[in-house]
Amino acid sequence: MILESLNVHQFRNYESLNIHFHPKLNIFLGNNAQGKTNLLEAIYVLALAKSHRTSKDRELMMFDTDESYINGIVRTSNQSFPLSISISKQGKRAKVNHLEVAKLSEFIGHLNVVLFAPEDLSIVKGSPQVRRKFLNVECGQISKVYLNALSQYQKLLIQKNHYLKERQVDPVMIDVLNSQLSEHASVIMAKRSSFIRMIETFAAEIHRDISNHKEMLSIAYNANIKIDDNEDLKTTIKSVFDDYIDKEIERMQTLVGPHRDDVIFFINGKNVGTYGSQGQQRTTALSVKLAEIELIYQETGEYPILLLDDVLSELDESRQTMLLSTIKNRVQTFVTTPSISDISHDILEDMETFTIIDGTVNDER
Ligand SMILES: Nc1ncnc2c1ncn2[C@@H]1O[C@H](COP(=O)(O)OP(=O)(O)OP(=O)(O)O)[C@@H](O)[C@H]1O
Repeated sequence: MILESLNVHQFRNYESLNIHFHPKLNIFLGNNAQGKTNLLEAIYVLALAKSHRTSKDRELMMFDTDESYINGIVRTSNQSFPLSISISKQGKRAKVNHLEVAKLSEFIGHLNVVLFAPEDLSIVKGSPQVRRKFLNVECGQISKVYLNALSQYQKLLIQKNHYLKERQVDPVMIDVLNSQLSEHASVIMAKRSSFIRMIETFAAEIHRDISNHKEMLSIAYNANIKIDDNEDLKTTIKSVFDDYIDKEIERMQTLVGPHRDDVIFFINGKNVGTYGSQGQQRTTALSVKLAEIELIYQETGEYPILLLDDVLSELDESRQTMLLSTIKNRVQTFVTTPSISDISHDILEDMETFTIIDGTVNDER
């Protein structure tokens, strides 16, 4: 799929912007703090109805304004349609093909993105939270069922944690909440498990190529509640929740569940986070990102768009070349960079450069 154009109003430091994109490569070039990442963020919000940098929507609205919107035209292999999202103090409203959606989860999935930012290089070494965010964003883009289960689970979890903090906690009430939580947890965990199996297949192949067949990458789902393929997931989860009721009442918080899941990466059987070199950790992150592109293609029949936020300079020439061979002519790509010299010359063929200065864009076509 391709994002043909973007129209932004009062978003971050953009008062107003109308821009047409190149179908292959778009470079957002500019000095620090001019608005390169803001532009990438606008595309991300149009895809996922939320920012990758903040959970506070009011930060997205231009200073001293109270409404912001982002419109875009998306072209897939068989259709072209507008997407729009507006952000105000009252919340977010989104439209697909001019029709307002009742829930934002219905909006997600019309423009698929893979974002690769410097923080992603820490997917292996960073906190489990980073990996859970990765699971949620990726599973959510390919499965509405996952998105719904996640949103219900998170709401119930807040409710349960609130309740656990009250002075008089009734275990019967906790049991009711646990039954509902286990229902959604079973969906989340089943989807995460199959997603990791699929992404592992693609990432292992990519990693093998990058490492000249020297390294075998494997990825394990380190579920907080151990699951067995032969058991009924919901029943297993519920019985683990039951086992923890007393402890949770004592500690006043939910101690088990998919909100504590993790993912572990291995190279040749050794944990990359613990034993891997920095280079191996970077290659693993790159392999996983490239695998996401292939996985979205397999699941949706369309390649996602790729957002590279200041990450090319972090990759050496051979990793940039690997990235290039995966995306070439297939994946519309948006790159932010302070300097074109950071980018391998092989990549800079068929493209358009947009120079960003203080929230304005100069198209150098
Ligand atoms: N809500 C907002 N309203 C207006 N301006 C904003 C808002 N949020 C951020 N900015 C401004 O946007 C600018 C930062 O933009 P951005 O993060 O896109 O920088 P960048 O061009 O990617 O720079 P770098 O190369 O340093 O990452 C800052 O000047 C900041 O003050």
